[in-house]
Amino acid sequence: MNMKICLMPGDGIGPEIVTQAVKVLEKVAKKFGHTVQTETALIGGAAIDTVGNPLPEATVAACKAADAVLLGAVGGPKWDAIDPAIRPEKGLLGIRKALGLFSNLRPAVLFPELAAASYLRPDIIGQGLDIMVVRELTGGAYFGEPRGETVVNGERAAFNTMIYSESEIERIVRVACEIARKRGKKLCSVDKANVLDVSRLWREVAIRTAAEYPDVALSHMYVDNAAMQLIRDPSQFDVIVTENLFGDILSDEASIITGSIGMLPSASMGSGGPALFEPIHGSAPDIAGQDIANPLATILSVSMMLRFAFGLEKEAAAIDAAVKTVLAKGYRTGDIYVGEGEKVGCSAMGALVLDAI
Ligand SMILES: NC(=O)c1ccc[n+]([C@@H]2O[C@H](COP(=O)([O-])OP(=O)(O)OC[C@H]3O[C@@H](n4cnc5c(N)ncnc54)[C@H](O)[C@@H]3O)[C@@H](O)[C@H]2O)c1
Ligand SMILES: CC(C)[C@H](C(=O)O)[C@@H](O)C(=O)O
Ligand SMILES: [Mg+2]
Repeated sequence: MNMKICLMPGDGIGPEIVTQAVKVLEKVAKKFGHTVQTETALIGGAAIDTVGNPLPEATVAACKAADAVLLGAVGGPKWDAIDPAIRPEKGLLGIRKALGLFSNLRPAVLFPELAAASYLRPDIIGQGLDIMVVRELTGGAYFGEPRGETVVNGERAAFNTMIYSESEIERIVRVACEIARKRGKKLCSVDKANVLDVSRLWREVAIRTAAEYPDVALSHMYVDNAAMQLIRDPSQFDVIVTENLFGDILSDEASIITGSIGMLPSASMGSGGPALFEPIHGSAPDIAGQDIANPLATILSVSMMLRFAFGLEKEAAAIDAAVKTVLAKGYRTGDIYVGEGEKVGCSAMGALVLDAI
């Protein structure tokens, strides 16, 4: 198979981690007799600096022409004071919208080898952790209109609109039900239906949609309780489905149970068309340019790409196994190093995974 991949390294640690992930992709492809064709496109701060726009038309075109997209991360303090209309993050939100990527899968899996790096007590993570967070990605407060600034009683006020239509809720709940069906058959829909109208509709549509999946046990949880339960007893969760902003927050929270946000990959998909794969973390400006970032979330995003965009299960499993091997040998980037094994940098970690394939 020939795989046409659009690479968007972006900002901060983005180029460092994408470089490692691409090497891994190329090695796996070669080993299994595939070819990879890559094209690199500008996004985020890097695009602002070059062409004055976080999402150039050429980038959208390159993504649409590819079979799949691999993104590093966008943003950083350099662009924090910029006109909000052209912030780096607008580039990421824009490409998600342009490709119709409403479904964001964020698996939070604790590698048993990393149990000591988890921030939870051993008795709590005893059974390990394997949660799939299904985050709605193109709706809610991120995109809702109206939004903006106004003046209320003589002072500045700002507002956003958290809005979901029935069809938007239904399609993401359907994705989550299909995933739950292939896993532990438990789906927890997270909302704030005790306060928000949008959450009450979310819950109603979730119940109606999940009724078509009698083999999937649907439960509901308020988001504040969910944030607490994730830490108190994460093993109660199988698949979580939630709206855009809640999913953003809960997935960062879930990541730390696995040791580090540097471990969590993600897949963003729509209905056909190229999907986008990226770590859930950001551009980590505090460690950028030092070759110390953890590239594993991006490498595992390549594994998700092979599995979900190309149906290449063996190839994806080869990456997962290589990561496991490297962790079992005790190699750790700084974020998952807890005093045992050998601390390595970003490119060294990439090379170790490469060797294990
Ligand atoms: N998908 C994305 O592109 C994305 C996601 C989140 C944040 N951002 C942007 O990134 C910038 C920084 O945001 P932030 O600091 O809130 O979040 P962040 O995820 O970039 O960093 C949070 C903390 O986690 C650490 N970290 C993150 N990834 C790591 C890795 N691979 N290895 C080791 N440590 C890692 C960082 O060093 C930092 O201490 C902002 O501009 C933000 O908007 C982008
Ligand atoms: C950078 C930002 C727009 C983005 C989001 O909020 O979706 C990030 O936090 C993420 O999790 O991918
Ligand atoms: Mg986030």
